[in-house]
Amino acid sequence: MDPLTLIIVLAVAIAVLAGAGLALLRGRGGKAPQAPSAPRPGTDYAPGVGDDATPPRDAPKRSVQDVDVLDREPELGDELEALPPIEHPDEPRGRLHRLRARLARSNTALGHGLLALLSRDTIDEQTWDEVEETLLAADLGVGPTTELVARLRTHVKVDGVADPAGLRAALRTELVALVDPTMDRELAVGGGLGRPAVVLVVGVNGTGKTTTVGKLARVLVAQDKDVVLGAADTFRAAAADQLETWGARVGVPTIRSDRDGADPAAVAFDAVNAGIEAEADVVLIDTAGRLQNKAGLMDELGKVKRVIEKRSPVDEVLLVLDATTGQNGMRQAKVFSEVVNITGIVLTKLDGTAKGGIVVAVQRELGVPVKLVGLGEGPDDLAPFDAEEFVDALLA
Ligand SMILES: Nc1nc2c(ncn2[C@@H]2O[C@H](COP(=O)(O)OP(=O)(O)OP(=O)(O)O)[C@@H](O)[C@H]2O)c(=O)[nH]1
Repeated sequence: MDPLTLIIVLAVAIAVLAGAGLALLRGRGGKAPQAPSAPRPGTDYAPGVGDDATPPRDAPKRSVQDVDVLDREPELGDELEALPPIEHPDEPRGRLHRLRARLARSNTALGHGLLALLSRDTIDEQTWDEVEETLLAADLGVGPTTELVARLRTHVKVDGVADPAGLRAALRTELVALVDPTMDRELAVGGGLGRPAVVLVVGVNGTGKTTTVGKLARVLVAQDKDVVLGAADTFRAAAADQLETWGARVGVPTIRSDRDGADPAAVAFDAVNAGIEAEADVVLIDTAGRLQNKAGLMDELGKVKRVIEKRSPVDEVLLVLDATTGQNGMRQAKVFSEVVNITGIVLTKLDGTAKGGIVVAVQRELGVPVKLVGLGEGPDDLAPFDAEEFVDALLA
């Protein structure tokens, strides 16, 4: 074989072998090496809140993955069939009445204590001092305590009320007046806005914020409202999972980020967008609100609110306060109220404290009504607040 023929034969053999090798590699599922390219949102993965971190943040956008849940009916054979059945919570009206035993139990010192003192044969200075101590111990606050004692003294001394039934009635009247039945405690989630109502839930971690958002979603579902949840507490990784679980139980979608530490404002913005597109009634947004310092809090919450407001006004800002934290809770409340315009208070864990007087103290301090109270860890242990029901429970 001459050298030229040899070269041609070798070249053909190498080409045949290379082709066979490539075919074998493909046949095993292997891939020919390719130049790496960045995954494309919307093509390689569903666009999520993380994609929103770059401007323009106010461009209309929708988180396909989440909104889809609202738009389509599950089809036959769909995996959704495997999910547990959706719960239908009870109408929240009258819940405070149902839960009054818990309130009464934890506040025996306040209700029964006061009634016992006022039922003494003679009500002397020593007794009034004890009345005052009981009220202060229940976190009523100095101002309201002084007012209440003065009014009760008037009932006894000036009006001559002396019998237990009369004193009980006087105490009830004065306590109701302090709690203030004239305050508007309606949540701003009514219809007729032509867009979803937006509710921002703020408060220090551990106060029961995420739980409250979950429970509130149930309250709204029980009132036949379509709800979207926004998991803008991106600080604690498990908070979004926790919220999603609450939502799933009542068939409510949760907009969240798949990235820990994502921009909470972006998540809140996506949630509001999703609510608008789905024509939902209410968007409930859980926030982290870490209280490291006031400037940091202002930055975080201020930004969340500003970004939401590019799409929709914020109708309600609910501050969640843990009733067991007493004066510390009051200080937190003050800082939050300086940072955002609080429109309502949710007092949680009232079932576990003898400090029911905090209702009056916090309303006075912030000039904002208590709209909801948490009275247990159960899913339906969040009750719309009512001044008379509350006082009746304390005196039960
Ligand atoms: N007894 C009682 N426990 C409550 C109530 N509300 C919330 N809790 C409990 O308080 C704990 C904290 O609740 P979370 O909702 O996780 O608190 P959070 O403020 O969201 O905390 P982060 O997610 O860390 O921001 C949980 O164990 C709740 O079950 C209530 O009204 N009564």
